Amino acid sequence: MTDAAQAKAATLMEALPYLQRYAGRTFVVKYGGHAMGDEDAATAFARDVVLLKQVGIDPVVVHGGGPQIGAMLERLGHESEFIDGLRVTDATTAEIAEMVLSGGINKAIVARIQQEGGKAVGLSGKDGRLVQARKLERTRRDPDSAIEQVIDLGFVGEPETIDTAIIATARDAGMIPVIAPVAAGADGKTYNINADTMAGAIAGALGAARLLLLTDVAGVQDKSGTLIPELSADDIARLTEDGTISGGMIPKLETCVSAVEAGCEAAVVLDGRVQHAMLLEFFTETGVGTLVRAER
Ligand SMILES: Nc1ncnc2c1ncn2[C@@H]1O[C@H](COP(=O)(O)OP(=O)(O)O)[C@@H](O)[C@H]1O
Ligand SMILES: CC(=O)N[C@@H](CCC(=O)OP(=O)(O)O)C(=O)O
Repeated sequence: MTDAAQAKAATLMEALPYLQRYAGRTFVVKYGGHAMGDEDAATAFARDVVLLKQVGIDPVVVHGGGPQIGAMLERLGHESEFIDGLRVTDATTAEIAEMVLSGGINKAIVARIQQEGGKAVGLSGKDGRLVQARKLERTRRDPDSAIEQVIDLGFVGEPETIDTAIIATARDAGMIPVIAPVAAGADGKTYNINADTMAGAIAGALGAARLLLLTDVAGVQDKSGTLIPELSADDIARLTEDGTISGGMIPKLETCVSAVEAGCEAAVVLDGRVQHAMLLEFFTETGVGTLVRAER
């Protein structure tokens, strides 16, 4: 046997304990707009997801598409603004976000997974009442007066109730659910939900083994740019307060904390631009990225 063949066999054997540990468990993977990158990266992502399903793990994909929504808004001449990593969403923006997320990106991911040999089903929070949204109430402390101010983000929602029955149905039919972060409220209106928030809520409700947040950085970095391998909820609060964690990383880490509090075993922020980052996370002892675990 050649050395290359031996190395392949050794790699497969190394994966065995992890395959045994995770068989039948659910992994929620948040695939961010920035992580979608180029064709090769998107194909590698789809292949990883198909491989996980093939070896008996249940991947659930929740995708974003912030940059793509931004590009469409710009083409249509509709301005948008972010506050603490969340897009202020008027009725027109909500309509465009749904079009881009549910109509465009969702179907592209489903198609790619199927091209790589998997079976996928595209959903949003609206399908099978997977998620019912409520308007997100956000406050911010005024640095001068220290008074909490209410910020109106318009049709930005957060999951209020989650019914995972449709995910179980898809799983039992051998399908990989691909979920867009859009949901209806009790008022029947469409709400735009940050994709990290959506993924975290679903991971918590499913009691997932892992929530993986794929993004465009290696993980959470300290002020000198060094990767932080593990963070507690207290660390996250402190680093947000001192500005180390900012922008889109704020909802990402809030999500990690709420997911593990709700029953997900651990959440990881990792670099989706690195090919097969997901497999490296699952099938190696140390993993990659920044881990947030439930407090013991
Ligand atoms: N401490 C930090 N470590 C790493 N990235 C950070 C940090 N604070 C803020 N960020 C920013 O958060 C971004 C990831 O969030 P976001 O752009 O919303 O990604 P995505 O579109 O993948 O959800 C990074 O590209 C980086 O600019
Ligand atoms: C409320 C809010 O901010 N919604 C996001 C939804 C998409 C998203 O979260 O995409 P990424 O994961 O690629 O950033 C938005 O409108 O951009």
